[in-house]
Amino acid sequence: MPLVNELPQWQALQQHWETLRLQHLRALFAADPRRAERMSIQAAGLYLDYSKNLITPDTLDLLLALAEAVDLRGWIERMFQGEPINNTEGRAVLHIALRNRSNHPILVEGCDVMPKVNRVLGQMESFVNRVRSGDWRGYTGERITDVVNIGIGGSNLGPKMVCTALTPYQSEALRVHFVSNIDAAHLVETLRHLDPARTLFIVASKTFTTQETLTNAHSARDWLVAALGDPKAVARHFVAVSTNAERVAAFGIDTANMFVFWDWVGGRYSLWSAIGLPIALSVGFERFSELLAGAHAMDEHFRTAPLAENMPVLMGLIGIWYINFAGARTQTVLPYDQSLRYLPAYLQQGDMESNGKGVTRDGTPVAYSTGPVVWGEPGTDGQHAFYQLIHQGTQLIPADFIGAIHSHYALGDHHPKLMANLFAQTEALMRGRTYDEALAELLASGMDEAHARFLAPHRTFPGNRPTNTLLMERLTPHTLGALIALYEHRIFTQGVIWGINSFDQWGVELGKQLAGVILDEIRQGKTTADHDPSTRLLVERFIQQRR
Ligand SMILES: O=P(O)(O)OC[C@H]1O[C@](O)(CO)[C@@H](O)[C@@H]1O
Repeated sequence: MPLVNELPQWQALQQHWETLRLQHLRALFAADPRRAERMSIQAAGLYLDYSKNLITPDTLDLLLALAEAVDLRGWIERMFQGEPINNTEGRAVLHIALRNRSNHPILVEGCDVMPKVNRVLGQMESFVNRVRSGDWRGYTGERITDVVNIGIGGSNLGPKMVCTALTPYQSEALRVHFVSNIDAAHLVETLRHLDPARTLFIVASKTFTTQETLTNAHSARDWLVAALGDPKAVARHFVAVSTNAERVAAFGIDTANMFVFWDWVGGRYSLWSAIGLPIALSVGFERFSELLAGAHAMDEHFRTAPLAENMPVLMGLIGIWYINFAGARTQTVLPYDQSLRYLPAYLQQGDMESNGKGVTRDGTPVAYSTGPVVWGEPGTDGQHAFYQLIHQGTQLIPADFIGAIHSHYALGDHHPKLMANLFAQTEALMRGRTYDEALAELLASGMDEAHARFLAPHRTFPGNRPTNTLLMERLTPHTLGALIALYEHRIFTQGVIWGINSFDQWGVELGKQLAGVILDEIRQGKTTADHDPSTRLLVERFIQQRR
């Protein structure tokens, strides 16, 4: 297989950039008064305006030709058909099956996965109803009031992000907490305010081997048993979510209290599985089903819409344009919604663990950039922190702005002000302000000419800074599901273009292995392994200073 940058479609895009880089978005808008209408699309309750991107219809044609050349359509089909497209682990990639609300059969090695998906959903529903109704009680007969999810990476970020995003739908009678970091501070600070008799722990780990999660789970169990005075209490206060029944049993959790998922669900794509249990506990199973339905609607759009009218495909290709042709190194995500404050962190894992790869599916080193650094903060906080660099800095930073027409919080005119800021930022980033405009403004304010000429360059904005704007009617479980699925499929689209496997994560292994070696050394009180001098000195310093 040739590398994608050897294809003529890639080279055509390189040439196209050489002409487009000289254009300004102001001119593109002036040349086509209908540009905003033409370059916007609706799907699954989301509206995307992608007209403020440094693209023309020719750019899109060339990007779509590249997508055809790498058989994007075929790869989408292979994913939906349950083929083992995670080729380094020999696994299908079927988070789409977890939210397949139309319930059509999806086969993995000839076997329909839908019956087992539905069985676990049924198990989740009845457990959720029991806990929320007070039928499931703690060991001493108390009602459960607090749920602590112990998990990390995909077993934390997705449920935490969604629970926070759906705060307006949360039950007040059941608070959900998340503990991920192995730093004792995380667990201790969380448990400090909780009553063991009323606390339910969910130990969430796909592999059930993750050091952080198991360490936190053991400490949580000790806390519970010490408080309630009987190891039998564990059965009423601990449930597990995992693919690994043996290890769950070895930990001491009755497998009757276990919710399974499968190796064809990637950790960072798992919030739709039983990993979503804290979500369902927090907002109820019906709302959790609406989240799945929203994602399913986006899946159907992704699978069936022509590439040129396909929201995840367009967002993915426009991202490729910036990363591979315009030299962008990062992608920022800016939700104008406080409840979406964990979305950037969630997408960091989603995107960077998926597409932070340096070799193609067959192991050939790539000769082009792959996944960008993903980052962001909710608006308007970000405006008062890092937007300066986006507006006037020397880097090209494509930005996604996300907002809702209606807020859940009808407080004065907060929401119109919030959204006015969103729209204004995208306008400012696109238009900028020329030197002449800056100068004229300063002179009009009465400033003397010398000072105005001194200040004008500082008050000039180059503009031409690209943005997507994503709007939804309201942030509901349905629109949130669609939004997350949109980003999942955008990541997949980009991975296909780069020819990489977006569904493994070997890059996290080496550090884990070395940590195991160093932990043994710390326990023994001396270094024995063949470390580099810096690491050896650091570890020895740590050992000595703790004596
Ligand atoms: O759910 P697990 O198996 O505990 O893994 C947690 C996380 O660790 C990783 O493997 C990375 O270290 C992620 O891919 C995963 O989401």
